[in-house]
Amino acid sequence: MPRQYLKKAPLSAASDASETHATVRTILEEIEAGGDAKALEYARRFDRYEGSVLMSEQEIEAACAQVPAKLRRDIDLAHDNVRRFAELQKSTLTEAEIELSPGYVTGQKVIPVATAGCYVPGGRYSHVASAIMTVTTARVAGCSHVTACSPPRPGQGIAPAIVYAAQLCGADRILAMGGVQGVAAMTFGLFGLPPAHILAGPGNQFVAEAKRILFGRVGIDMIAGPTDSLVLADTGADAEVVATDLVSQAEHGYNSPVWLVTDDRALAERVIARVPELIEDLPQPNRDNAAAAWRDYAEVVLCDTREEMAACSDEYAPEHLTVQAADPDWWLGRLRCYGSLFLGEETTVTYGDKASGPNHVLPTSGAARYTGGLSVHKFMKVVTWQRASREASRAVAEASARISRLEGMEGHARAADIRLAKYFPGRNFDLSCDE
Ligand SMILES: NC(=O)C1=CN([C@@H]2O[C@H](COP(=O)(O)OP(=O)(O)OC[C@H]3O[C@@H](n4cnc5c(N)ncnc54)[C@H](O)[C@@H]3O)[C@@H](O)[C@H]2O)C=CC1
Ligand SMILES: O=C(O)[C@@H](O)CS(=O)(=O)O
Ligand SMILES: [Zn+2]
Repeated sequence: MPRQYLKKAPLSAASDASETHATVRTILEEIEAGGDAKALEYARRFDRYEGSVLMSEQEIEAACAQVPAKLRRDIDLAHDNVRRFAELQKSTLTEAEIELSPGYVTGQKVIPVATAGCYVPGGRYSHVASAIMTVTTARVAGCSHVTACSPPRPGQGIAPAIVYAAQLCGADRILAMGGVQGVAAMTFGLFGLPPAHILAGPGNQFVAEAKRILFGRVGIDMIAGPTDSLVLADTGADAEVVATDLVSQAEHGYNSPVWLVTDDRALAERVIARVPELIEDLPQPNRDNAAAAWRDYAEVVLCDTREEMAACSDEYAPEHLTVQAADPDWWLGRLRCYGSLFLGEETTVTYGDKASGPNHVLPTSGAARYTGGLSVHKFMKVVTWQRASREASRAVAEASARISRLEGMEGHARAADIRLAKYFPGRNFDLSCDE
């Protein structure tokens, strides 16, 4: 039986891409030309915010004081888990050297990116966990300056819990500015900030597009736009848990796809019936977000075998991938494209999103085909070096001179020739590329 769509989505991540691109490009160009004043104008227009943008120490302290002690403890726990996971990842990236031939030594060195700009989304929800994920990771990597930037609420500024998380995790500066103007401020070094050498963090389609356009003049972690999630479920899965998990991620926004891939028609039908009821039970604006996401972006696919389910999942290349099926080790070995994998009913995307440790800033819209999520490695440059004795350089010089001539690059060849002549006076070398 071929793959069957029990629910097919009318829209996909690409649906409004060209309109978003044009809007974002114009805003970036205007802010680059107009500087701080233009960025402030956009903050007024999009976020109806007139307050100060670069938070002072007193403003940060006052915001932190508003965060209840219980919530601080939860943020502390999440920070501790994310930090320790980031430290583990850092330990896997080591400096190394190898003597490729006697006297010719080559190596790799790891250097943190100097300045990081961390975007913390805050339009619809207060993404406290995103502040933890980005700022902590940049700090563990060893960046020397970290800016956290997040949208202010009219008349209030950044949500206090985001400010608490950003300062706990080690942000040097906190900028109350959202969307494209926030990304532009960190990249162009507005408001006295050092220009970011890398931008990290998730955001809506405007934020993701700004990072994509700016990539090149500044590094980016990845395209981490509207959240998407896929659940792989077999006959043994609990339909109520599957439906709840799908709704949990559809609430992100009207354009957050959720997908179910299963080999059990009855399970799929129970989930399709239950999801709208669970959505109806959500508070606003979550209900409208999830209802639109389910209507326009969600898909339910029926497959014959678990191999076909895995192949289907790899084609979606979801940001979050949950397996509620027998034999988790088989899935761990087989699956190839995902941002983060949640094996078994006992874990769930919510844990990874908020507190369990592995980073929640993850590739969306199929980017998991070519990259994983945010890690210390995104904030670190793996650079190489080499050093040689005169004797050791001889074989490489001869080969390089001949390869250069073969390529027609006489200038390159002569940089090798001059060394051979200097280090081995009176010796003859055949440095032509002819037979
Ligand atoms: N991929 C990942 O790892 C994660 C992704 N997310 C995603 O982050 C996003 C958060 O989105 P939001 O709540 O909107 O917060 P946001 O902070 O990303 O965006 C809010 C900003 O969007 C700008 N904006 C709004 N309407 C605009 C318009 N018409 N033109 C230009 N700019 C406009 C405003 O300046 C505002 O400050 C969601 O899509 C969510 O799924 C959240 C967490 C993790
Ligand atoms: O896309 C994501 O990673 C989000 O789901 C994370 S959070 O729910 O916004 O914390
Ligand atoms: Zn989430």
